[in-house]
Amino acid sequence: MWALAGRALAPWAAGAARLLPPCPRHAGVLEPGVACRLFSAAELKEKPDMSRFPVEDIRNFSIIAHVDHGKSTLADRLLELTGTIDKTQKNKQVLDKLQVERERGITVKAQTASLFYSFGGKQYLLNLIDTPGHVDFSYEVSRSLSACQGVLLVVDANEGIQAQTVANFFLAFEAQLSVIPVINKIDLKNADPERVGKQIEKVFDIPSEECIKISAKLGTNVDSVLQAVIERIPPPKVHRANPLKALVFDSTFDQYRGVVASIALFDGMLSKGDKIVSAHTKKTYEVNQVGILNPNEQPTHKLYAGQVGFLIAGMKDVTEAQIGDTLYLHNHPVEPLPGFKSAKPMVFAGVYPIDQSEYNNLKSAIEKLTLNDSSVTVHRDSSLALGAGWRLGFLGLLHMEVFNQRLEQEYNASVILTTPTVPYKAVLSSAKLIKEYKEKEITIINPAQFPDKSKVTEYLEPVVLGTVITPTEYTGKIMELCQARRAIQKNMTFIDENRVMLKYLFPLNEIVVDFYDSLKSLSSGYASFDYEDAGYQTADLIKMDILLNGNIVEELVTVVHREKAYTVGKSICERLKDSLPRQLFEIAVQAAIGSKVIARETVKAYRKNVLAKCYGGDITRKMKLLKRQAEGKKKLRKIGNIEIPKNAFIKVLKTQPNK
Ligand SMILES: Nc1nc2c(ncn2[C@@H]2O[C@H](COP(=O)(O)OP(=O)(O)OP(=O)(O)O)[C@@H](O)[C@H]2O)c(=O)[nH]1
Repeated sequence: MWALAGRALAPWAAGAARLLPPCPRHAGVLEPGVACRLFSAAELKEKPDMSRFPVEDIRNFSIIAHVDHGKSTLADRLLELTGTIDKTQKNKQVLDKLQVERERGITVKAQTASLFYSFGGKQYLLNLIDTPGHVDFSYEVSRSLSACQGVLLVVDANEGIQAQTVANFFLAFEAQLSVIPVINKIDLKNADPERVGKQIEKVFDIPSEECIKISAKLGTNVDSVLQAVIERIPPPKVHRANPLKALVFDSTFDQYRGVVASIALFDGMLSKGDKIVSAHTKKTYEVNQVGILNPNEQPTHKLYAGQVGFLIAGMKDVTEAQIGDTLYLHNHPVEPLPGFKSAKPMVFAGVYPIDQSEYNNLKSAIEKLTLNDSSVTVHRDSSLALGAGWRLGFLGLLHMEVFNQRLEQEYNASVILTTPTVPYKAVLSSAKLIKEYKEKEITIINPAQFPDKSKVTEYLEPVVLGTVITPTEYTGKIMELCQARRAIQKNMTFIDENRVMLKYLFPLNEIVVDFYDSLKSLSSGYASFDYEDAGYQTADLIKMDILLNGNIVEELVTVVHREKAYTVGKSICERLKDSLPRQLFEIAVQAAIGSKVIARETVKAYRKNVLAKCYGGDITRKMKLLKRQAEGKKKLRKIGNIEIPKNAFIKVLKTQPNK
């Protein structure tokens, strides 16, 4: 741009005066000190020269917060303020690109954007990563943090510190990142930024004067956030003179171009045409394209250490671009970066094609989607009733639903999901089983394979340390709820005179399905919840079957705590009764432990005549209705002679009793 304007780039590039020449595109439009788009359209077409940004002028940061505290809205304002996107009313959560994110109004994937910002006579490259807030996607947050030196910790000025604020703060704190507290939504009528500032000081030991008070919605004071990013977050510690060392921190699969990897350069530089090697597979590739995300892909000539961008290098197989892999130059091997701890699945569910002829399509869809969502674990599985399929591990139920929705929306794949189960363990006593499994302590991720008590010394169930933050008036009710979920209280602290933080040790299976919903409903939406893994404890567990007219429904086999067997069994039968369409004959819905039936419901016989309302003889309308009925049948699963709509399973699972 400066060259076009008849100015030389040299003084800036040489790091001499570092004076910022006026930007011809924005001169007179933006206020001094505020940003402008650094590169002209012509330069962007020609590919921007990223060597303009020496390491000391780069800042890599994430936005972290509790759900809905305004991360994506703040990201929109930062993109606008830096001229990365034009200012329009339509900019709503621009970085939430997935259909599932737009429909649910939540972020599920971290997204990167490179921003150019002029401040104090210098031009900076700011790499921003917007992260999800919900606990089920915290793996995205921890991965994003590995490419950053600092975070913006956004807290709602009305709601104050919530459970995920605490969890995300500690992720950043443990990664030794600079934390900039940002109190958002100060425009709200009930906003109390002073109170929230005091909470931040008390809980995180950050002086309240360090909090930046903004309204991301209205754009109030957002420029101070950018200035704080420059002043309070250090540049990355990297060495450009060393050979290339790049971390793959995310990747997606593109039908035409193969794998598109998001990379952070820790050392060296990378250009089109370079020969690179994956430390994981040792395969060599030639780089076809490198670039930055601005926020869409913007090819560049090179990327330099300290920068974050994307890479396309002819990786055609989804297994070739592992998240956490290190890339280096051919003939210049380096010590690989530590990568990421693999995600620890909290719930497992069986996933099967509705029709076995769809098996291969579903296999390819799952492979591509797990490349983009590496927190899902995949094991092949098969069942007599459902055929060949997989047992997938998820970080929670919302994660499972989102994955299922993405399979349908992005890959047009329709699946049957079985009852989610937490990973139980059993210490075996049967010599035969020990020989079969080749170990004494086994993890059971499929309830159908739950070993009988006679072959086991003890069962173990996973436990988590849960944090509940609530206004004090709901404390009593919440304690009752936690007790009913077999939880043991560990701690209780007041974060101010109106709010309390409770810590409980929960059996994971007690919270995984509906604890969050129960907590929200009894606190009128004010309490929040987060949890972290806390190992295993001994438990009295049994396997429960659900039967329809005497046939076991494999999707609904579940493992329960003995104390809860009756309540859970009864509730599943009731829910199943409500979600099964009536059929030509009566259906007995039963819950059984071994051969003992512990609960029963009956669905009365009935026939749905879709033509009932079709008086007269409009034959095309009749044909249409019959065709629709036939299509609907494809979405049914047959057990014996009983037809079950596939969404009936999810309905049953989602509405377990308030145990
Ligand atoms: N009044 C007001 N509302 C805001 C402000 N910032 C965000 N919001 C609203 O808060 C809601 C949540 O905002 P998001 O930006 O989606 O929150 P988020 O933290 O990205 O949400 P997740 O990604 O789902 O965790 C939206 O309805 C925003 O319009 C603000 O400064 N003032």
